[in-house]
Amino acid sequence: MSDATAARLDHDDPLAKHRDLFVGAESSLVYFDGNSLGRPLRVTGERLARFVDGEWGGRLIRGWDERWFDLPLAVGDELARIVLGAGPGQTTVGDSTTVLLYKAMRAALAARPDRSEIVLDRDNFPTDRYLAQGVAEECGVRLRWIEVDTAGGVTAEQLAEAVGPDTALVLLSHVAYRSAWLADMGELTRIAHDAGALVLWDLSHSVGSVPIQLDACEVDLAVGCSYKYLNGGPGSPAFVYVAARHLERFTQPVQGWMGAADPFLMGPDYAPAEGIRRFLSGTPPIVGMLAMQDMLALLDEVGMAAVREKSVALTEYAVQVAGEVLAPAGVGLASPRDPDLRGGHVTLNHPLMREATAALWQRDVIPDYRDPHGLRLGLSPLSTSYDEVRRGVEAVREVLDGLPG
Ligand SMILES: Cc1ncc(COP(=O)(O)O)c(C=O)c1O
Ligand SMILES: Nc1c(O)cccc1C(=O)C[C@H](N)C(=O)O
Repeated sequence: MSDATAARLDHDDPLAKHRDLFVGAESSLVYFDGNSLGRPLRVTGERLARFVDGEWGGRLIRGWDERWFDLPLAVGDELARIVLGAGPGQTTVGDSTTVLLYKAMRAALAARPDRSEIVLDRDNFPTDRYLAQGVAEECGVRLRWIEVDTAGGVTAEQLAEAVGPDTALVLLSHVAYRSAWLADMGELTRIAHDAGALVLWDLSHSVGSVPIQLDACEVDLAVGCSYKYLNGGPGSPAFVYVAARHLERFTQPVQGWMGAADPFLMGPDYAPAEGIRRFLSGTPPIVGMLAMQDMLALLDEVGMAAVREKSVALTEYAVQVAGEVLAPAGVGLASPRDPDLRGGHVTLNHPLMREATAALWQRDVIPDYRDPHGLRLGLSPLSTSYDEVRRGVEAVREVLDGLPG
């Protein structure tokens, strides 16, 4: 595949104009890690400065009454409308993904007291698995593990076989962090529901890259991070979605004052707030919510269908160039070949990928490495170019050729 192909693809790309909106996208550095930490938008610097001078510096403590108290829910509603396919009043922002996953798992188990099992897969992200292990111990329930291929993900058949009358909760990732396997959210949710279980989806690797329909899929609970394809910055807060039909009954275990019915009453006993606010615990991280608002505005303008179209085109191109340039050097594809089964990244396997990743970082080509032998190319639909993909894949070949091996 020649440079001319990448140049033509970039030239014909209707979304190419948005690359200039991101800090550093014009540099020669090849960035394949937007699925760990997305680039900042230029306007975010201005927004942060405006916030310090105006809202924080100017309004001081009055900011809470005027805007900040409701901001987690307001940003949650924007997230819901723009990227989650969900109606208002079901999503809030705050905490880390890990903490919200914990709260959501505990909420689900408390809602199914007559059941004693959590179903999850061996290849789910570590924090999800570790939390499930801790929650299982805490609540006296069992874990039922689904074995999956590290290059694949959970299928409908596997889930149907795993769930049963004891299943309280099914915990799944929408896009697998390693393989990029894109789970069939509607089908898997239906299978869990047919067994009487609740479903909790980890959306960290899909939100902002893959269209999501939480309401239409009748999802019960979902959690995701905002620093990958939502470009919220390092440590930006996560979000949680709880379907409206559950909100009256579901409770979570971190009973802080900000999720209480009347925080400023400061009464003797905890009573949960109405609606999704009850999933808050302590003071929400207002500064951390600023950057993601810029990305949400951009995603709203572009539309998730167009974002997905570009994402598929980028991953298809990466698979194609890798097939031409890297397959002859013994590199295999460790992501689904069918783009309908693949999220926004592509994983490539070779026994020397750990060493290759270190050498690539030295050359300003930034993918990441995940065991076993996987080089992940995270392709952010609005900030990655086809030329970047081509240059990056060619650099992988040069580095592999130079390694003793
Ligand atoms: C699927 C998934 N869940 C959770 C996390 C992380 O959780 P936290 O934001 O709490 O570090 C990540 C990435 O770090 C992830 O890929
Ligand atoms: N959250 C991260 C962090 O704080 C440091 C380094 C990487 C991350 C990540 O997001 C890793 C990512 N979730 C993954 O899929 O591997």
